[in-house]
Amino acid sequence: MILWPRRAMRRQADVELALLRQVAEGVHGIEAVFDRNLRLLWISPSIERVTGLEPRECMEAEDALDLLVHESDRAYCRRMITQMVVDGVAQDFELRLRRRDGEAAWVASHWRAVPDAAPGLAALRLSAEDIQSRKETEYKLLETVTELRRAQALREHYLLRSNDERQRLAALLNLIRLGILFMDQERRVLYYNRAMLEIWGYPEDTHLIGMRESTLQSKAATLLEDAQAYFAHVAEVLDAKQPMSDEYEFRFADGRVITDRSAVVAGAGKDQRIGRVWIYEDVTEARRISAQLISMAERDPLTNIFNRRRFHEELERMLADAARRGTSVGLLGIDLDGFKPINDAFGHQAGDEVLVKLVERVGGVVRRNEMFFRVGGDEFSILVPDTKAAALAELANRLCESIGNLVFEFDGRRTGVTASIGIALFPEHGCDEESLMAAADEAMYRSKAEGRNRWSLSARGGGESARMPASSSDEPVSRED
Ligand SMILES: Nc1nc2c(ncn2[C@@H]2O[C@H](COP(=O)(O)OP(=O)(O)OP(=O)(O)O)[C@@H](O)[C@H]2O)c(=O)[nH]1
Repeated sequence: MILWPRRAMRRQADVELALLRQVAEGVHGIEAVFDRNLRLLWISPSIERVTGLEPRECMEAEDALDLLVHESDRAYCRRMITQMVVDGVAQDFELRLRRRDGEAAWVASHWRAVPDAAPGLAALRLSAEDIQSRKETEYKLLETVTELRRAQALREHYLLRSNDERQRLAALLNLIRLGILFMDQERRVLYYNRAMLEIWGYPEDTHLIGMRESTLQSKAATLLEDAQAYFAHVAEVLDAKQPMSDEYEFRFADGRVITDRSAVVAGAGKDQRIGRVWIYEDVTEARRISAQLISMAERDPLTNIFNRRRFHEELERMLADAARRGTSVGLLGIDLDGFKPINDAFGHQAGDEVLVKLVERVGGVVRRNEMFFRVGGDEFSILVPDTKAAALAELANRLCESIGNLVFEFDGRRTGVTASIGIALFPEHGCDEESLMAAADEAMYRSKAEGRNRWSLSARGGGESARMPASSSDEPVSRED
């Protein structure tokens, strides 16, 4: 009577134990029990699914933790378990188990103390679930985030660099003397440099960004010498749609001379245009210097009339023109009589004065289409297009008269000069530069030989000469009226 219930109870307990074992061995997650020395007492078969290790070899291992936990997390895992043994507080943490192939398998581990009937800690229980796929997703996410961060950092780096580049470019563009203006496709101001403001006469703090071309033009209208012509030029450039415009010169009302050029700004895409750039250059000084150089090259510095060099150019041009049109060219070669004695008697400066005054006087005698040159010390020439011998003789008469009538006073003594003139006509007396000049020279020497203060027509066409009346060529230095 007494034994039966005990046997029955034992059978009942065996059944329950078998059931519990079945449940424990069938759990999906990993279950394990360690004694307080971390010796593995039992581990569920699910360990094989996660790590490839059989429960038996785990339990036979001298140090199950060494076998089961991946070396990266081993020290950490031991630290956490020791902490739990010390304070009895459960620990939940993620760790990597070591698979048979050496790879890591992530699990979420939960460590609990299992109290024994006796006081104190009897065993440690580990429950762990496989979180490998979650970890992989997390890794991928992390990788994506890292990639994004790297891309962001790169973008910021390039942005910084492009800002630096822009600053450098702006500094450079502000230093150069060319005015630069960028317009966008909608014809609004996109960028301009300091020189552009200076050239267009805007104050330094003027704000033009975003301004329409029409507003810009209305601002400029009063500054330009011929605003309508300039705007017509701009319209022509824009209409022509040429990639690059030719240089255009225009003037401001204050006398400055400016040139502009314009080019289409191409975008990154094929055939894409993102606007237009205008370049302005103040060429006032350059134009002044080149005019000065031209003047120096072709004018006589004492009298400021054209020199021998320009004489040859004009003679060549007039002869070519006359030959083409079948017209004539008259050449007057003028040599002063008695000029040297003035130099000798009153000095070189007095001679200079005579030359300057004489040029002034002759300048009033020649007509607009007649060109007057100083071709030597006291030698001059006049070129007359489309003329006749009679007209040239009449001009020579006027010249002899006006030169002969000039009176100078140096050191209280009156003096003057006369002129000997030789006349030659193209094509009668010479059909090219050389022969025409030789003909005029020959006629001029004849005037000298025949008594000076006269003109002679080239003998190559028959010859003719005339002496001027009432002249003092016999007494060149001192003239007492
Ligand atoms: N003051 C001055 N004298 C000059 C200049 N160029 C040349 N001469 C002088 O002009 C003179 C020209 O000489 P000539 O043609 O023999 O002088 P001329 O007395 O007119 O002689 P004829 O032609 O024979 O009448 C020389 O004494 C030169 O030194 C100049 O720019 N200024």
